[in-house]
Order: sequence, then structure tokens, then C-alpha cells
Amino acid sequence: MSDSLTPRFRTRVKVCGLTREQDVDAAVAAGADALGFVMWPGSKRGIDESRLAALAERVPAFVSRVGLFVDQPPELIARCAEHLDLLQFHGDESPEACANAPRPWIKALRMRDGLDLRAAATHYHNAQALLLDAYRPGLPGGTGTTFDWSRIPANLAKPVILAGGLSADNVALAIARVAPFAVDVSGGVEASPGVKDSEHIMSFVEAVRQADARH
Ligand SMILES: O=C(O)c1ccccc1NCC(=O)[C@H](O)[C@H](O)COP(=O)(O)O
Repeated sequence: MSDSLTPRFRTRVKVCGLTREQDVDAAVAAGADALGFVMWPGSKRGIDESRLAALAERVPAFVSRVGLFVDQPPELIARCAEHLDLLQFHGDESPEACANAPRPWIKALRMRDGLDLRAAATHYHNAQALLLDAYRPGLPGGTGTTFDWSRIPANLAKPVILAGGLSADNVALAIARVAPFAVDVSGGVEASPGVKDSEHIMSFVEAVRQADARH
């Protein structure tokens, strides 16, 4: 239990898959630490470069703009990076390919059977964090499903961003079980793919704050 003089850990919040100005504003107003923009055209939440520019310029200082890529060309990544603070690689990018990125980066890992997270943390040792997401064949991200959180070892060498099927209803349990550095939400705060609901965003951030206050 913390007292008022003891700083508490604050679980960071990333809201992902933003496509609309009003959703960017809602996530910032709710207190999100990072906003994710899916640059992969195969996604229902995918946006193009001009949309990225328009959305990114609304984001104030101290809120990170994160661009998501799935095995995409370095030239595209470099152009998008002009509007981004951080890159999130969701495909089979090698550590070498990631290391050539023009911005700091995080590696998304889909929790398929047999994935050795300690080995992955060593493999991607230059990553700023590992984002752990559910595995669903054929879908590189945004599955809307959880995975078995007990597979995440304690004291992983990299900060953990927990993703996959989180919502205001289960994020407190996730924080209690995993104690991640950050949580990432997309489908759990949506009315439909790519269309966020400001009330759901607010409830999600509030649920994270309440969970933090209990620890
Ligand atoms: O959202 C997508 O469609 C997507 C497509 C390709 C790569 C990544 C994608 N999304 C990543 C995310 O939104 C999140 O990092 C994560 O997957 C959580 O999504 P959700 O389970 O819906 O909360």
C-alpha cells in the first residue's frame, strides 16, 4: 500500500488503431501516453501517409505517436517517421532490419505456441520494449483476443507492453497478473473497426488508474 509521499508506478497506456481526428483528441483528453497508427494497408484500421500527417499534427508534446508496420519497405517507413516518435514492427522484421529504423522502435511478438520470450528479448535487444499480442494465424495484429498471460516470465529483460483483447473489463486483472510497463488497446475501445468510442477510451484509462492505485 502506498502513502501520499511514495510515488506509485503508473502503467502507461497506448491507444492503437486511430483513424479519426476526434478519436485522437479523445485519447489525448483521456490521458493516453501513446497513440498508435496502423500503416499497414491490409488492416481495416490502416491509414495512408496523408492521414497520418493530419492526425499526428494534433498530438501534443509528451504524447508519443507510434507507427505500426508489417514487413513494409524502408522508404515508406522513413517517410512516415517524419510524423512519428516511435515505430512498432508487427511482422517478421529481423533485429538487423529494426536496427536500421530511423526512430526508436518496439517489436510486437505474437504469442504463438513455443515462442521463447527470454530468447526473443535477447534477439531484439535494441528494442525499447516488447509488445506481446495474441497469435491468430493470418492476422498480424488487432485480433481482439487475449492470450495466456501466465506465459510471460517475470523479469523479462525488456519492458513489456501487454496487448490483445484488453478492455475496461479485464485490464485491472491483466495489470494485477502481469504488472506490465504499459497496456495497449484497440478493439476494446471501438464502436467498429477504426472507429473509437470516447466513453470506452475514458473507461479504459480510468480502469488502469484504479488498478494502479490498488498496488
Ligand atoms: O489493428 C490492426 O488491424 C493491426 C493490423 C496489423 C498490425 C497490427 C494491428 N494492430 C495492432 C494493435 O492494434 C494492437 O497493438 C494490438 O494488436 C491490440 O489489438 P486489440 O486486441 O484489438 O486490442
